[in-house]
Amino acid sequence: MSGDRTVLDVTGLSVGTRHTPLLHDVTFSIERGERVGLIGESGSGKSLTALAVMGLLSEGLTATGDVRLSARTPATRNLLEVGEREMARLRGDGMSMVFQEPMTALNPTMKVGDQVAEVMLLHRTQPSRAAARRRVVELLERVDLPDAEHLARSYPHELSGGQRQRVVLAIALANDPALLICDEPTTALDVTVQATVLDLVVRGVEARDAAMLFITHDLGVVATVCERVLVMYGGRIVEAGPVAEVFSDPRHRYTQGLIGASDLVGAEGRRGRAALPTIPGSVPPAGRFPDGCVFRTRCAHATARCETPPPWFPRGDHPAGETAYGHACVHPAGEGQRG
Ligand SMILES: Nc1ncnc2c1ncn2[C@@H]1O[C@H](COP(=O)(O)OP(=O)(O)OP(=O)(O)O)[C@@H](O)[C@H]1O
Repeated sequence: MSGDRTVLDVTGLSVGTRHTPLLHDVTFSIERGERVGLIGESGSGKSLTALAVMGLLSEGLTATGDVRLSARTPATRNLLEVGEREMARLRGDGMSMVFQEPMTALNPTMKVGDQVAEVMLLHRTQPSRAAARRRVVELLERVDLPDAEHLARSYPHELSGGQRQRVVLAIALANDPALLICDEPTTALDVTVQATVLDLVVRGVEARDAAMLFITHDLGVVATVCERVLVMYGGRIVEAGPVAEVFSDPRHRYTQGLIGASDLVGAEGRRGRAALPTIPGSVPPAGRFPDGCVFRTRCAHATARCETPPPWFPRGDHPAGETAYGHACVHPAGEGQRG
């Protein structure tokens, strides 16, 4: 593994059918507590990368290379060579995944509480069925589901899309995975609940100091949620780096096009080739933020925390309307910028 804090180490991952190569020499790693975005146009290979890591590639696809997960398995083992039984143990325990469409991840004939309990009993992270049931309610409450005890006895079709995705998230986080992979987890949701679910995802991984790989088409979401971004094109990672750097100064022509075509708005209010996105409010140039600021959520939508001590951001909750992304914070009035 490349470092002590490394959770996922992918080296030279290639995937293809017998006749067609689809992923080429994909290499990246993610550390504990780190949130990495994976962006690229449709068909660029984002989902295949995630599925290869999870050992969920469909039949007919083969993977070569080296994939190591430091957590709960000897880091010396290449997951591409591990048998299905061990991969099944690792899934939901060492690593888990949240897909775009919650209904496909849930069993329609089983009460949601039983589905959350099952993943814990399967992985023996709770000693008994009664203990698992108690933990279910706690987990559902943590993803802000109202009346969790009652809701645990509901079937998936009785819940809204946003509620279902929260249940899926509760399942994904039930065994405190070291790695959470999210593949467009909010795309199928109503815009009004997207930000809330996004915030729950971030809080869930933060609370566990887990590593996260976040696949999305939405560059604004990457800027909000991730510190680092990988850009895929034609089955290759063509650019990688800190979000603020890649978005403000994209090197690869494909990244430049992607950002140019996005809704990101730069420091000077220009569309595309953004310094940093605005959601809403003005954005100071990259780098004009206090060192060590770990403000990561939009407080317009959710309670946000900035662990940077004063001078200008008070510890604790920010007033509604302030916007932040990545390591950047800005007040809508443009106040608080520090050179
Ligand atoms: N089972 C498969 N057999 C053959 N080709 C496949 C298979 N699964 C994916 N592909 C191809 O691999 C390429 C990458 O697909 P992938 O699903 O990873 O793209 P993506 O970047 O996740 O796209 P999207 O954003 O639309 O989900 C595409 O050209 C796709 O058609």
